[in-house]
Amino acid sequence: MTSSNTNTNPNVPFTLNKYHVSEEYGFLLPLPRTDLPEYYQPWMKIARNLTDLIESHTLRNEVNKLPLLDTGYLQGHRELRLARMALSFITMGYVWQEGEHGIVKTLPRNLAIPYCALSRLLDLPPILVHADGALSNWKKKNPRGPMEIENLDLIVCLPGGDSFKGFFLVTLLVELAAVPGIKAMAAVINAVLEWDDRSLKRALEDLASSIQSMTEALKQMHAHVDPATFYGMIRIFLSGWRDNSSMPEGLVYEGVQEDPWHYSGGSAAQSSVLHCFDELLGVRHGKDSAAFLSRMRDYMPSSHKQLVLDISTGPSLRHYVLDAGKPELTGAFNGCVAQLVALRNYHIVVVSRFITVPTARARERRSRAEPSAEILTRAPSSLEERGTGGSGVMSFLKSVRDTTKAAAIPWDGNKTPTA
Ligand code: HEM
Repeated sequence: MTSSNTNTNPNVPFTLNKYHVSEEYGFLLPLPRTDLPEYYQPWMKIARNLTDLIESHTLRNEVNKLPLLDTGYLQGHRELRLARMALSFITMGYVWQEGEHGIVKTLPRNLAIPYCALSRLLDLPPILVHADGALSNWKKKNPRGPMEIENLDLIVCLPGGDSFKGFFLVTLLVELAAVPGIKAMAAVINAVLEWDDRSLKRALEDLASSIQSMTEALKQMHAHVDPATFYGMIRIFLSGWRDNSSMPEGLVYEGVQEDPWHYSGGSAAQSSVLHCFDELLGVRHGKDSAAFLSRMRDYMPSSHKQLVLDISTGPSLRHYVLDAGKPELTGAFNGCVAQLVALRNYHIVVVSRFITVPTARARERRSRAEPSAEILTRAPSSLEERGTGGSGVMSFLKSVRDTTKAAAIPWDGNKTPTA
């Protein structure tokens, strides 16, 4: 393929703007609002005090006393996102206030009605999603300071103290590390559309380097999150009412619908980043994993989900690289695949430390019937084998890692690569 200077393709340039993806913040909501107008203070007052209200077992009482507020006075996307995020967090606290044995079956109308109205407006399901907890729940301590963990804070928290903050802020840093990769992805698509091999190689190298930075950012989880606190305290508040044996009947949203609804809990599997990179590189996951990941797309903001879909139906990078038969393009393509495998391998290490090892410890303690107040044994047993998104954890993650490996283009160094 040769470089073309005259662009006659109507799809060029491919841009991220129409998908509400920012050049600076990627999928993060840029500079989220941190407060709502006076009328909505009853929501914000509860949202700001969730940890105390849950620990004193008074959150449900406070929510039951809430006035039924009209969502019609909220203005603009950022205000809607903050209002929805506050109600998402309040909902998780309300459902899980008493742990897995004291759950409620109904979300009261004064919470359920505005929450479902906002969720419909934003085209998101009425449960806490990655786009609430990680993408729109952040502020800078010093507005002129850097996007570094020391200068970042959450707007709304649940129990778990510094570990809760650490969990969402490190997740945010992983999203931020993906920003150059998201831009490189657009450059890759444009280079393929324009048959510009030199730009394509450079963009693929940028993408690989961004995925590597995501792995580096993920490593910070160990410094900022305590595994026992994550396992025994935080995880339950992120879990949902689908594929969860603690809530087999789902949740009734009073005043919205009489039958219960079933929704998966919050998970970074709902982040659009790896969905985009997988589609770009032509990673094809096995049937069950693909079905789970495809369901997770319904928990993304609709414009981000649209981006994933448009990449999946766009020109095939993989075929382009195969047809070109150039070692430098195949090498750059395989470099991206290798970094994606490394990221998924490291994620498995993290999951092992934060879920598998604490699960084994908690089981051991329970089997010895130790009268221990240790945080681990407070963990919900229904989540032992499952992620908060509801997946069977390790087999899923390993299958996804292995199908990523299989996306590399075989290359013996002499002849044309084989499909
Ligand atoms: C303590 C930290 C973490 C734990 C314990 C954890 C756990 C899990 C679990 C259990 C799953 C399976 C899906 C589910 O049921 O939820 C999952 C999937 C996933 N997680 Fe994490 N996760 C952590 C941090 C992160 C971070 C920071 C990211 C990146 C933003 C991330 C990205 C993903 C992705 C993309 C998937 C879908 C599988 C894949 O595409 O490889 N995770 N995670």
